[in-house]
Amino acid sequence: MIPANAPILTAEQMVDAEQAVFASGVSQDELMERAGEAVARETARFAMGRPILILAGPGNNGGDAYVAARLLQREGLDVSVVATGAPKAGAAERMQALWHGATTSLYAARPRPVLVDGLFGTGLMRPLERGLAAVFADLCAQAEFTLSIDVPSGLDSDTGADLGAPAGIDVTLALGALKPGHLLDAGLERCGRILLADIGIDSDTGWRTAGRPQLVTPHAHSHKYSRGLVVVIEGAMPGAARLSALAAMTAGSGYVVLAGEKPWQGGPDALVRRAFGTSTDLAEFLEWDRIDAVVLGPGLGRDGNADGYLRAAFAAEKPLILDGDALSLLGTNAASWLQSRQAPTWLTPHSGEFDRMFGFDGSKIERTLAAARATGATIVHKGADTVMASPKGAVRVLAGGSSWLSTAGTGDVLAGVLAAQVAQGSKGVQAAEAAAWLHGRAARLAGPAFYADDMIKHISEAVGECL
Ligand SMILES: NC(=O)C1=CN([C@@H]2O[C@H](COP(=O)(O)OP(=O)(O)OC[C@H]3O[C@@H](n4cnc5c(N)ncnc54)[C@H](OP(=O)(O)O)[C@@H]3O)[C@@H](O)[C@H]2O)[C@@H](O)CC1
Ligand SMILES: [K+]
Repeated sequence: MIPANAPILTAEQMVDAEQAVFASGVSQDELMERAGEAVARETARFAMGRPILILAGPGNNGGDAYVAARLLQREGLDVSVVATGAPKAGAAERMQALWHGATTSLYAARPRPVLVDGLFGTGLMRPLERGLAAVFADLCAQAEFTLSIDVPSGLDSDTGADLGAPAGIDVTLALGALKPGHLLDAGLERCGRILLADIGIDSDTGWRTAGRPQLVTPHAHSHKYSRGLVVVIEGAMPGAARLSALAAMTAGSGYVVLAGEKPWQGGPDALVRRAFGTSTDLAEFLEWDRIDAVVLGPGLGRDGNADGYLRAAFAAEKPLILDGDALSLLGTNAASWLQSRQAPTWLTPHSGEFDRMFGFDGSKIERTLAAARATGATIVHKGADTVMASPKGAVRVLAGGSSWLSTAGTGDVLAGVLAAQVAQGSKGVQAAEAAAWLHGRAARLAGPAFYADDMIKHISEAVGECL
C-alpha cells in the first residue's frame, strides 16, 4: 500500500527541506527526535510487546534508530541495538550517547521477533557490503515483523535501484515525504506497506503520488457534444482501436467515433463509425470543430498509411493522444515532430517504447520529465510504476497497481480513458492522473486473470467512485 497524494522528494531535496527547518530555529537534535518518535510510535504499535532488535547504521538513519531505541525502552519494551560502526559526528553521535541499553556488533546479533532497520536511509551511496547484506537478510527472514526507517537499507532512495535490500520488509516509515525509490524499480517490491510520518518539514513539491480524481456528474443541460467528442483512428490491427473507443465511451465521453478505412461494424450501436478513403479524407474529417480529442496509435501499424494518418492527426491541431505504433513512427524524432505542435499532446509509452524514443539517464521520474521537456508533451510512462510528467515539471506516480494489468490491450484501454478525460476538459498531468487512477481501479474491480475487454466493463464503476 502506498499513500495517495503524497509528496515525493529526492535525497537532495530532503537536505534542502532539512536546511529550511534548521533555518526556522529547529535544531538538528530536535528534528531527529521527531523522526525517532515517529519510528518508536509505529514500532510499538506493530510490536505489541514483543522483543525488538534495532539496527543502527553510521549516519542519521542510525541516529533516528538510537532515538527510537531510547523511547521504546522508556515505554518498557525489551530493546536491543546492533551498532554497525561509530556514528558520524553531530546529532547521530549525540543520540547514540543517550542510548544506555544492550548493544552488540552485527555479527554477534541474535534474531528477535521485531526488527527495526536503521542501517542506511537517503545517504546510501553504494551497494551494501556483502557480509552486511547477508546478516541483514537473515535477521529480516527470522523476524516476525520488520520496519525500515525512511528507506529499506540497500535501496537507492532516488531511483529504486536494488543495492542489496532484503525481501520481507513489512513496513517502511517514510520520514517527511516519500522518496522516488519507494515507488520505482525494485522499490516497488522491497518496501512492504509504506507509511508517511509528518516530522514538520516543508514538503511542498510538484511531485506526488496519484490520488483519486474528483470528477463531475453532467449538469442538467449537458448534451452529447458538451460531454466531449473522442475520435479513435483505426489502423492495421483494428481490435486495439476498438478497445480504446469502448474505454472512451465507458469513461464518460458524450460521443465516440471510430474512424477507419472500413471501421468495425460490431459492438455497441452508440459507437459512431466514420469511413475514410485516404489520409487526405481523414485530415478533412479531423478539421471538424466538434472534435475534442483524437487517439492515434493503438493497432495503427507502421506502413505508409499509418504515416499518412499520423501526419493528418498532427495537421488537425486537436488534443492528441499518441500510443503504440504512433510512438514507434515518431521514434527518435519525437521531440522535433512535437515541438512544432500548438495543441496539447499526450504520449503513453511503455518502457520499451520510451527507451526506443528517448535516451535520457537517471531515475524513471527524471527520464520522464526530460522527455516531457524535450517534446512539450505530457508523458505517461507506463509500467508497474507509471510515471506521468508535464513539460512544466509536474510529476505524478501511480505505483503498486494490479499486476494482472500485464496483459494485451490494457494500454489501449488507458489511451481511451485518457482521451475521455481530455475530451471532458481535463488538462496535462491532471488528465493523465485521472486516467491512470480510473484504469488502475477498473483493473482492481475486474479481479484476477481478466482480459482487457473485461476491465472496460468496470470503468464506469470506477468513475462512479470519483463523483
Ligand atoms: N533529511 C531530513 O530531512 C531528515 C533525515 N533524517 C534521517 O537521515 C537519513 C539520512 O541520513 P544520512 O544523510 O546521514 O545518510 P544515511 O542513510 O544514514 O547513511 C549515510 C552514512 O552511511 C555511509 N554509507 C553510505 N553508503 C554506505 C554503504 N553502502 N556501506 C557502508 N556505509 C555507507 C556514509 O558514509 P561514507 O562511508 O559514504 O562516508 C554515511 O556515514 C534519512 O534517511 C533519515 O533517516 C531524519 O533524521 C530527520 C530528517
Ligand atoms: K533504513
